[in-house]
Amino acid sequence: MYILLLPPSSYSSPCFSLSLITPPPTPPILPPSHLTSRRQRKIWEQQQRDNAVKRQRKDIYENQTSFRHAERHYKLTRELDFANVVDFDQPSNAKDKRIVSVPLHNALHESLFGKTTDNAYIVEGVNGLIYIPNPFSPDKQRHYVKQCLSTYALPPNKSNLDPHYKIPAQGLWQLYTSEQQQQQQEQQRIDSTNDNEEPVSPSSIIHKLRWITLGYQYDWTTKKYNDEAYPIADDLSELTKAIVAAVEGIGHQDEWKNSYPSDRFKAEAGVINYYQLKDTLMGHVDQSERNMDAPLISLSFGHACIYLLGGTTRDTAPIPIYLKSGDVLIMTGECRKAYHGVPRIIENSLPEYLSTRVKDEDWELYGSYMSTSRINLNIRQARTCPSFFCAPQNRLQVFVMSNLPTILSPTEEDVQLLLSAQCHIGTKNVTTRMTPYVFKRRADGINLINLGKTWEKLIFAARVIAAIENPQDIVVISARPYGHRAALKFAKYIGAEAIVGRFTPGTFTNYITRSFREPRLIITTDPRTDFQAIKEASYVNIPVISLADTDAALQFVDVAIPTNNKGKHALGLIYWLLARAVLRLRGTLDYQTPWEVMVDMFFYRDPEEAEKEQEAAAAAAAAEGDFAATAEAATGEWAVEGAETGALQANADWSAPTDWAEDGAAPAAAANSSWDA
Ligand SMILES: O=C(O)CCC(=O)C(=O)O
Ligand SMILES: [Fe+2]
Repeated sequence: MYILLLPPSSYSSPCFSLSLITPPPTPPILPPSHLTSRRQRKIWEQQQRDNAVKRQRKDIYENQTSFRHAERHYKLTRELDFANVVDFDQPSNAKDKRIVSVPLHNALHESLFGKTTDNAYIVEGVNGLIYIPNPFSPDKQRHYVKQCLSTYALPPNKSNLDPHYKIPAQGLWQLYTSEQQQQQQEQQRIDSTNDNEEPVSPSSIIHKLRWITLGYQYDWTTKKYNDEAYPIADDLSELTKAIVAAVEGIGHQDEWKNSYPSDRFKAEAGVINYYQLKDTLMGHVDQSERNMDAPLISLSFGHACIYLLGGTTRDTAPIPIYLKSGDVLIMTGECRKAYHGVPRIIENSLPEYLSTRVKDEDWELYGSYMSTSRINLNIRQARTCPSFFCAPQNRLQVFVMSNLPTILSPTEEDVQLLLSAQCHIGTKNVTTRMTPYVFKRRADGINLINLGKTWEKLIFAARVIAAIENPQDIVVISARPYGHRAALKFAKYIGAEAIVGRFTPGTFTNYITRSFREPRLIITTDPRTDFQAIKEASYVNIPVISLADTDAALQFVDVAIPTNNKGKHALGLIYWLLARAVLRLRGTLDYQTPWEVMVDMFFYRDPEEAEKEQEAAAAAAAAEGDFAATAEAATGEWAVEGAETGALQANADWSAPTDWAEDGAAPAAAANSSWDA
């Protein structure tokens, strides 16, 4: 049930104090200390003046995107007008946006949050965004602030300081604490990674900490997660899982629904952002997670900020949200793919309970740090989607083999191919040994195969195949007609032998038969139709790899690749993928270049149809009489496709608009270019 919060008829005064916040006048900026010569300083001052003039000239920014426009507005406007900012405590401020209160699926409880919360908010028209107003008690907020600075931030989790300083295992915060408490006689010093530079004191760099990455370490340059993951603290995993469980099923009418099952949620990666008052985070989309269906959980502590949430391109005007200490944002569905950023930290917005005035025994130093800071902690399920059909509505998900190195994981295109070839459509029966590969049973009784497992077994099989030194020792078998062409092509490309059609009994066992062979490995298309071959292989100890549908009996099969093995496309594709995987493992084909052999080559062709096609092609060629032109046209098409990819990359997020740097934004973060570059 929804409770609609309507704007109050009159503007109540308490919120008015919030709606206009004037930052104190900024002191004149002095040239940075490393500019020592008078000439350098003069040049720097001139640049500052030029930039100031540019900022005044609106026309320069006329062509900027709506997101960029809003970013600049919230970053540069001295006296912010909060009238248009969505403040969930003051729903009247949302103006044209309706804020809707929704009950949580499960309440958030004392044990983790220090108090109980049972409702959240959504904004009409902003699909996938769920906001939980600060569900933490002051005590718990202090607890998580401490964790973010001390325990969670410990090496080997990486931080922006790593390229510059050798942070010892006890972590920066511990050293900083010792330094401040002067517990140790010796001064605390942190070595620079540059041997020519002097060691520094912890206090001189503590405010330069901009981010640390948790779990799977995110590489800001490649925009990918590394394969290596560090454990995520148990309390953090538990906390985020509780939040995911709380928002299960939340949505808005028929427009959207967060249906990610919390029992599938796993905190796998995260970022802690440490903002000083002048820091900003430019608009970006978090889209490096393989699993984009799992919600992203974002917690804020300390100073409030303006959080901009836009659409899937920068052209959508973002909504500004006033995000306060303790607030929780959940980004799911469409919202997960939306641009967002933090153009402004609001000065003087630190809650009393996080200030130095709190008399907790060890809070003082934390309180002092928080007097100029905002901390954002966000957690993502970066990699795994334990089941291919995660979402109940059967929407297919990109999945990951957690135990495979990234290079061996399927690309989205591979997954698309598997789906369009219907490799996942099984039969109405399931044998006991095939049950682990079945994801679910459709209403019409058809069992759907978990394509994640298909991939895992396909790669495993490819490894076995690639391990055979002499490919001629491998025999590929298909009694099933739809598999003939696939088996023949597969054998051709990997250098094996194919036996298609009727399998002569005795081929593996009777050395008198003319067809006698002694392969080291056989690959069969269907354990049922190819059973003679499998049985013979078992007599003479030949290992068997077989494609297997949900109704397959796996007796004597050593490696089963679960897939639809009835359809011609499914069969063709699986053999094509298997051949490609073998060639890649052998090193004859690299992982970046697409295989020039088209998958269509592996598809069964009706002999009559093939003949007709050949005739038609011959006729067409004769009519046009210009083979070169066709070839050229084909190349042209590819070129266009290539260009598009290039353009996409050029537009990739995090690419800084030039004027961002001019603004002098993200000062200390410049230490790591990926923050603002
Ligand atoms: O600081 C925030 O609230 C947002 C952080 C963020 O978007 C990110 O780390 O990806
Ligand atoms: Fe983000």
